Amino acid sequence: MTYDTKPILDKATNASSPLDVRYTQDNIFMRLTKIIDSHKGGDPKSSYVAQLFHKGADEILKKVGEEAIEVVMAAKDAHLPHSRENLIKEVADLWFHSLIMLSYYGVKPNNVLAELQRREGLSGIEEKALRKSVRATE
Ligand SMILES: N=c1c2ncn([C@@H]3O[C@H](COP(=O)(O)OP(=O)(O)OP(=O)(O)O)[C@@H](O)[C@H]3O)c2ncn1[C@@H]1O[C@H](COP(=O)(O)O)[C@@H](O)[C@H]1O
Repeated sequence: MTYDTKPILDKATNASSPLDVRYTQDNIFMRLTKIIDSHKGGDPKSSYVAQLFHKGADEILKKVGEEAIEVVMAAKDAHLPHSRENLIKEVADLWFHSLIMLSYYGVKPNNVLAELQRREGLSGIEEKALRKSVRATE
């Protein structure tokens, strides 16, 4: 992964980070998304991406589901010798197919990265408690 994940505000200095991932247009997710977008209407015989878009949403979603299961299976074996490489490859497959799904629905990967960045520093326990208190006041 080549993009930077520094927080929007550096907590120690309170200064904005110039490497904010939302403004980094050349990360691998964005580059791959550009390729995916340019292949979606292409020839299914010569492009895997075009093939999936040609088959439609159900096939794209099916692939994401299959890849997620393959990640779980690879993770279960990741403690075995030489199996970490397989886990890395399966996660790459899942991320790649997730990018295809996001492209299908018109969502940019940077929107997802920005959401993760927005959550940075907010404990999951704290966030859940906040959700409950908002629900109680509704
Ligand atoms: N990163 C990938 C990538 N990762 C995985 N795959 C393909 O995803 C497919 C499905 O993976 P599986 O593990 O499920 O393999 P499989 O069992 O053979 O698949 P199925 O027969 O079940 O469909 C395989 O054909 C892989 O080659 C990818 N195909 C393309 N890319 C990137 O997408 C770009 C555009 O690809 P094309 O549109 O094919 O030119 C390429 O330049 C690459 O950068």
